[in-house]
Amino acid sequence: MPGGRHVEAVSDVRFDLAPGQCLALVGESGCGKSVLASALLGLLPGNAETAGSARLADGLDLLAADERTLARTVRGRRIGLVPQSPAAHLTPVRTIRAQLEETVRELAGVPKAALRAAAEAAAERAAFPADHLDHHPHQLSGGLAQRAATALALVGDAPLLLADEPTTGLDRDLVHRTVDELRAHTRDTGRALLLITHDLAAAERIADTVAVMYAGRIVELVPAKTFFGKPGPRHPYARGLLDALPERAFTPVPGAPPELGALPAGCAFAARCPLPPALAALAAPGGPPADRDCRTRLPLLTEGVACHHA
Ligand SMILES: Nc1ncnc2c1ncn2[C@@H]1O[C@H](COP(=O)(O)OP(=O)(O)OP(=O)(O)O)[C@@H](O)[C@H]1O
Ligand code: NI
Repeated sequence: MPGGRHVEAVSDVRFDLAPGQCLALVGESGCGKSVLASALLGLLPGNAETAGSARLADGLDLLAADERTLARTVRGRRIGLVPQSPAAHLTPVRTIRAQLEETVRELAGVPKAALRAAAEAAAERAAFPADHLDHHPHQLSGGLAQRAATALALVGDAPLLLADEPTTGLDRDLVHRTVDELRAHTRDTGRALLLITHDLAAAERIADTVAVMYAGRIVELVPAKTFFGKPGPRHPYARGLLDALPERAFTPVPGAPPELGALPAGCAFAARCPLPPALAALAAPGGPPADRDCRTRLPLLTEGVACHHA
């Protein structure tokens, strides 16, 4: 960062994603979801550092791969990306049809005579209306640009699809249609889907596993059935996210996440957590405060949850 400042945007993340499975990565704005996706695709800014490994099934370590490998064999081919800001990823001076035809030709090797039909089929898969194919990106609404980006991401039939907020700007029906399409694209064909989303309803619809991120760390990694059903998640932040849903308590998690450059010593969620006050009341007289660990020790993900008191 400018001024030599160093920020750990994502730390200690570890998960597996099997063929046919969907992992939903959820968490508030700024918690590191997109940075994680960018790291997997080698799309972080040049001054960013990564450590560790991220292996595809064929053994390729994405964090160790060089730019040439990533550009020629990974992006679009082994990993499809639905980017968070589709407008920024579409080429402004070319129509959606031209971009789809080019991508179909490059990634699917479709011959010239079949390009038009293949591009139209690709658009249809993402519910992109055929009568808008000859538009330029700036002529599209946010929702249509989103669908164009999704159509482009599906073309390469990559074994892993990374979808970063693929339903932003879509109305409820289209959210369902889009996530169902992404799901069908993966489950029915043995592909894997990493879905980054704020939309817990979308996650509930299609995820097998939910990873909850807070301040750059996964604080809970749990089967979706457990997360959305009984007994529900164990991390107080994960429970807070669910309670914020309109169909549940509709109570937002109070406060805001800490600055990544100024994380507290212990649990990053402690300042917003409903547990410490409750624990304080239970502390033995004269003994250490019951929330001492929360304030001094970083909770690591153990058996699916990173909380000293879950
Ligand atoms: N290029 C960058 N330089 C410095 N900091 C960055 C950069 N990109 C992201 N960050 C920081 O990394 C953190 C994580 O950002 P990220 O975009 O991954 O969040 P997110 O979870 O995807 O949020 P949203 O839901 O809003 O998309 C943020 O606090 C952001 O300030
Ligand atoms: Ni993001």
